[in-house]
Amino acid sequence: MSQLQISVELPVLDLSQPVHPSFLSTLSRACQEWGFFYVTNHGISQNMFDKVCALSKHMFSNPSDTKLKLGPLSCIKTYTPYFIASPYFESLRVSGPDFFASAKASADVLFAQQSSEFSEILKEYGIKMMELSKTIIKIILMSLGNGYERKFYDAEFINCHGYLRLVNYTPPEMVEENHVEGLGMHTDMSCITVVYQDEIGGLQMRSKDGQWMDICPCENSLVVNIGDLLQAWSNGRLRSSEHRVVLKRQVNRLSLAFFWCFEDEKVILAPEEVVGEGSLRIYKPFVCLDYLKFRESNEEGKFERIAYTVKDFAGIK
Ligand SMILES: O=C(O)CCC(=O)C(=O)O
Ligand SMILES: [Fe+2]
Repeated sequence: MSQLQISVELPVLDLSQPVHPSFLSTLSRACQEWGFFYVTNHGISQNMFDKVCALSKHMFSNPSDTKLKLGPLSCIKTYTPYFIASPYFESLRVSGPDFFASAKASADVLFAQQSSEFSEILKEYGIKMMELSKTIIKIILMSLGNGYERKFYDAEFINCHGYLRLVNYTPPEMVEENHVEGLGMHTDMSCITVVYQDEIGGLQMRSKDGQWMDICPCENSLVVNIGDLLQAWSNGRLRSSEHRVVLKRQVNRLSLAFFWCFEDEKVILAPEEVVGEGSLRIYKPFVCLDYLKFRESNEEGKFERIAYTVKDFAGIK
């Protein structure tokens, strides 16, 4: 991992302010160049993040054999154990729209003592993230064209759904030269992903020419990144961010990644106006679920390798 580190200032979308046209052009440039930006004054309190993190820590502290009851070989399949995405990564998925039911299905298996706190808090967090994702996508649409949020939100994004991944990274005993990949370079299979990372940091994004940049945990701000589905829907005007997580110190790291996605059966095809007159279409239309299956059928494509993306699946050569 010897790539040069560079530093770039990402825009901060402040939801307490009206969106200014000059901000929209900054946002659109960042989404095209990096596929990343921050959002602040998003209405979710630090207390809420602290609660979700404390519950996550407690949940991950269960013994492996208990967690594996939710693993890939179980019928629930909400838990991804170590050595699937990476030797240092484990995660639990909580799916909408009924975040309570999804969290409870996992909690019932994990916790001997029944308490609804885990499921209640994750439900509250999931609902807030759904609302926030809708607000963000409307602003991204505004950045693509005047009035596009009115023109396209209801027509294209109304059936989007979300799921949350609670992620725990446990670094190896020795962290040499402060660089161990906790999660290899990948793009997300979402429209957008809204990420809370704890104070440890370690999220990095890759520039178009292959340089890595730290996405620092920024107080009161969440990280938003563009996923493959929005890259295809926008005919490449929004870039699906290439990112990874590096573990720099010998401390556990927690993150909460919320994936907001098109419904499985949606046919993804960039509208004519979004493609723009005189521009060529660069993706064939495809069914969302077919792409997810394509990524999942390539074991390595799931998390690790940039080799399998929406370009490989639907790109017009
Ligand atoms: O842990 C993080 O900060 C990001 C996780 C991530 O990129 C993912 O789960 O897709
Ligand atoms: Fe990701």
